[in-house]
Amino acid sequence: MRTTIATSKRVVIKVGTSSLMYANGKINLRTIERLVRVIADLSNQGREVVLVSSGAIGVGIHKLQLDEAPIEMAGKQAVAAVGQSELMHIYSKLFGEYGHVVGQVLLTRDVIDFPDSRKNVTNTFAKMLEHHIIPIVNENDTVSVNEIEHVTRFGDNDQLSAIVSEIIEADLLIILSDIDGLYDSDPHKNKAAKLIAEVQAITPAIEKLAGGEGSRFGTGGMVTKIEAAQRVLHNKSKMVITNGADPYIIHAILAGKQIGTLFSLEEK
Ligand SMILES: Nc1ncnc2c1ncn2[C@@H]1O[C@H](COP(=O)(O)OP(=O)(O)O)[C@@H](O)[C@H]1O
Ligand SMILES: N[C@@H](CCC(=O)OP(=O)(O)O)C(=O)O
Repeated sequence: MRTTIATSKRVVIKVGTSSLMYANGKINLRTIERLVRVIADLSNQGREVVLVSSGAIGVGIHKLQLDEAPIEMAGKQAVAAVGQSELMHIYSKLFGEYGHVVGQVLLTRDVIDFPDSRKNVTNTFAKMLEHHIIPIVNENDTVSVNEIEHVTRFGDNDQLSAIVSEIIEADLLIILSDIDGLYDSDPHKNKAAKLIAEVQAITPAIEKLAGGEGSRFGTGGMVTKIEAAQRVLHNKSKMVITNGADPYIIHAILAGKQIGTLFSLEEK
């Protein structure tokens, strides 16, 4: 039983493209609907929830009936612009069915590099949460250009979700992936891989487990999730990586059940 997890008041939930889209490129409405229902209920319980959602490019590819993402950066950004508004339309409609209002927050790396930007973002989140508005966050793909990657780009939404957790001082970050958690090797390459229940420090050995990139739609694999965990642990907060196939798993996690991989400085 993970008792401290159950008391988490402020929770960031990150959902990856692989959870939002089927492998055939179509939108996974079943997962999105269940995710929205869970978050609406957590909010009704009195928790403060921020959703970091990828999927702009995936949904944009679907909307524009493309076979895959364009290779050139501007093409990707145009697809993301189409997909982002479509994604927000879906979220707004579904959250609206449960009487919840959402707001779109698109961020660039400025939020951590420039104190004024950080202050503005902090204030915006605070006000939204105060008014029970559910912030839905993604990277601002229009502004975050590849050529100046090192200046503006987060690189991935795993890292972005850890930064959002830092900014709002979240008690818990839940990363929903296409896999049950961190394994001792990539389960797609090694059938005997074993799930690691708890990690208390990001050692070189843990970094080594993460392997290369992930699924067709995902971008960072476990590497970016481990980087996110590093930031979360540095901030003395907690993070769980779990499978997003059925978002109802979030209720079980917040009930303190031992699910996925927990990153926490505390022993048990
Ligand atoms: N040690 C590991 N444990 C678990 N998954 C791993 C590991 N190493 C590599 N991976 C890969 O990372 C993938 C998850 O990352 P990714 O595809 O980017 O998903 P998401 O869209 O959720 O961000 C898994 O499907 C798996 O193939
Ligand atoms: N801003 C991009 C996010 C890309 C990204 O990090 O994707 P993922 O690895 O699925 O979380 C999009 O919305 O498509």
